[in-house]
Amino acid sequence: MEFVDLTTGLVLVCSFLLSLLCLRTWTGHRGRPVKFPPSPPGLPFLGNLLSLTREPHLQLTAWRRQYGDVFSLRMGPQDVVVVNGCAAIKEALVMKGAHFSDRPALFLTEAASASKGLIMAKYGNKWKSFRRFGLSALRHLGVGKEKLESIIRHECMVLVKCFEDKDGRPFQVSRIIQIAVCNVIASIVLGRRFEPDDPDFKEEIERVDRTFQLFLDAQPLNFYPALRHVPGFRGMFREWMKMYHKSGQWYGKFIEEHKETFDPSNIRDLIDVCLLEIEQKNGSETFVTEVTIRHIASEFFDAGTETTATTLSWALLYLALNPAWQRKVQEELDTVVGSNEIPPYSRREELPFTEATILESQRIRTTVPLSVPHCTSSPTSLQGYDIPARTQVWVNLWSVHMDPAYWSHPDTFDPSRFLDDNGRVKVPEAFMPFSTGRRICLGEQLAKMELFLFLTSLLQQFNFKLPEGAPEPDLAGEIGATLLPRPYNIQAISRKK
Ligand code: HEM
Repeated sequence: MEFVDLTTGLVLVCSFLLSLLCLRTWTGHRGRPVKFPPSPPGLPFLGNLLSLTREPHLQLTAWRRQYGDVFSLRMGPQDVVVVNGCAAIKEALVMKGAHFSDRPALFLTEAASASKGLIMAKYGNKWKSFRRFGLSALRHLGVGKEKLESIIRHECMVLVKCFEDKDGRPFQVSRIIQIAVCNVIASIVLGRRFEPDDPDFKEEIERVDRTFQLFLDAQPLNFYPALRHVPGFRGMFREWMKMYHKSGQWYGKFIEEHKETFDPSNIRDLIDVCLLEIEQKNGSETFVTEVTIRHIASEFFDAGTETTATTLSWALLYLALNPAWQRKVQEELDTVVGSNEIPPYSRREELPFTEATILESQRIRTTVPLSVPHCTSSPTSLQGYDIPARTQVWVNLWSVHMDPAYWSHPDTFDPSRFLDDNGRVKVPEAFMPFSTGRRICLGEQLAKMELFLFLTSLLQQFNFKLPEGAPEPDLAGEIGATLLPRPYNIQAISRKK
């Protein structure tokens, strides 16, 4: 009798929960306009949530072939609209930028107060001022000028020395490059650089790595926050929050040090630019507070290191796999600038093979394949479909760079596709590694400068090759918020010997 009661009880509880979920899903669907983008079939309650765990950029691009440039997904209780291909992305982010430039309030980023920063800021006046401030701070600190170039050059020389020390032996490049790129950002943000074995610096680099990985792995929490109580997700959520607090402490320490030595007539770095803003505005009419400084500082580290370092790691891998093209770039460098000094960024137009190599590396392995999530700020339409306000929107940049309508044999590494008949660099409209529209990457200029200087300095000094008998490297990569190459070994053989 007791057993029957228990079973009945369980059935009743399950039926109740099921009805609740059905009701929730049904009310979710009910809010959709009639002309809502089509969606692939999904599981009851979960929708398409489980279909996107491993290689979301490939799955979404495959669905594009089936459902068209604009389709939707049911992610548990929420709809997400996915925008693919050059035309639809331009329509959304450029032509209808006023409707598609907001950010969704994701559970994970909200928990880490990320909407107080710039990347996840709601689209509106505060974001506009924030962005203007970020751009002017970067200009002030020398982006596009000799001042910053000399900081990057210094890191290039340290990196070259690091590669020299390997003496032609195979080694993994990713972490070494990451340290160099991270030190550029450290100079900009904190006014100092770090030795690679500094334990706090190592911890910060690891935090950036994990943040990018967790952003994808813990994504179901954004749709079902209650999962944070379920083993597995609970660990991820705790780790996410722990990292957030740790990075707050790390930047907090630097802000305190800066306050003690602050001199408005000698602005050393981004933290000083922020302190100056607070002092000049005397607390009124500015959104910059000590809390925002922490967010800006950590966002520059997050957005500015993994992305640039990843692009460089892919570039070296593809060059090692394409020795004939590598030689071409080196001959160009030898002829135009020689090997004694790193070419100034202002001479990049004289180096079309080098430029084309950077562009092709950014195309063939899009660093941020699904960009940063957007969201509609008002009811709108796209490619004939109606989309309600506050719908999360994913921008599939991978689908643009792998689109055979724009790129012949998109899987082939061929930098010459970026050269016109006169050998000059041409950039087709379907090239958008930094996204496009109002939320286009704030660090684009800085990243371009770094990519150029790091790559030229390395190719001037070394021939890159994969070790004899090494297994074919995996070119699929590993996806988090960025698409990383899986760890690979490379040999940097000095060209001077
Ligand atoms: C190769 C290197 C880089 C790539 C591929 C890249 C790519 C991107 C992409 C795809 C976005 C999202 C744009 C959108 O939402 O539509 C973005 C946003 C952003 N990036 Fe980058 N990025 C790079 C380097 C940097 C650097 C060096 C910095 C700063 C120091 C930076 C700072 C930012 C910021 C602050 C945003 C948010 C802009 C906003 O929401 O208004 N990025 N980036």
